[in-house]
Amino acid sequence: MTQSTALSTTELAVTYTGNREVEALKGVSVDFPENQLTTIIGPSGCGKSTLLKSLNRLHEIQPNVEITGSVSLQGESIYNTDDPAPEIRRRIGYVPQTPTALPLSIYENVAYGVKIHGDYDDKDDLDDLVETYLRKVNLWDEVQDRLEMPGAELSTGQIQRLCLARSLAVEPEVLLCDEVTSALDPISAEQVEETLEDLKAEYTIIMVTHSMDQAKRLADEVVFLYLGELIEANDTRSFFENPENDRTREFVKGHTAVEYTDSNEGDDTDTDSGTETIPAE
Ligand SMILES: Nc1ncnc2c1ncn2[C@@H]1O[C@H](COP(=O)(O)OP(=O)(O)OP(=O)(O)O)[C@@H](O)[C@H]1O
Repeated sequence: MTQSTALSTTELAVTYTGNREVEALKGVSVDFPENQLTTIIGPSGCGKSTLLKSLNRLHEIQPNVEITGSVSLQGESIYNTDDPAPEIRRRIGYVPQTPTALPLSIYENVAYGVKIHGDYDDKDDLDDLVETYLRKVNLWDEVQDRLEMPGAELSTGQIQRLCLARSLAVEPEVLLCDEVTSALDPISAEQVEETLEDLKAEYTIIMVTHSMDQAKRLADEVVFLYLGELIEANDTRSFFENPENDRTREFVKGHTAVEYTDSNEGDDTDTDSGTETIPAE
């Protein structure tokens, strides 16, 4: 069966043009399959975050960045379009590394983007949406009796799940996650991983991680970057068990702590997880 593509890049190149010019991405062409979880991995500084931010035009909020090539969502360019950037970012949500609650109640944190976009009928409808998305991220049982409490008073792991709920509530087609477990304690990281595991059948998720073990546990597909270039993109089993590229083989060999398993049962969750969140627009 051919897997359909949700998001793709063609010859995507990103250069930072500040004091020191850095070619962070050099002509990356890659397809991200629909309703799969793809991890982007590679050594520090190889361009993982740059690639992720290019996928929903986040670079536009910072100066001195040049982008060439294209990024397409469902076959249509997200750069060469009349759609405003906030609408693109609604369709392609972004969950950053450090979990940050908005200075609002738990309820309002989830309702925030929905209210801005006006995608609800009345208060009952909004209540239902808030419950639906808190349930989706496995947080409802923990917060249902204190929805008016400030979101910032939750634990870091709960805030990360709250951030996921806020991103999902505006019904994105793709969710970009930048090391969303790296700032969390092991138990919270495991809970967020479980949530991502539940979500990945329903959403296209693209996740940067530093953890090979997390990639093995969670990913359907792996994209490996090295010095701004795409070295290999493959399904997770092939990537770890039968890499096509020598550089991938070397990289994987350096991270062989956990064998890849189909079920991924019984693996310990990494402690190298962390995270932040940008308000839905
Ligand atoms: N705003 C910026 N201005 C100048 N150079 C930048 C900027 N952001 C990133 N870079 C450079 O671009 C390259 C890629 O950075 P990027 O953050 O995308 O890598 P990464 O793989 O995500 O790194 P890490 O794993 O350490 O988070 C690095 O050389 C980095 O120093």
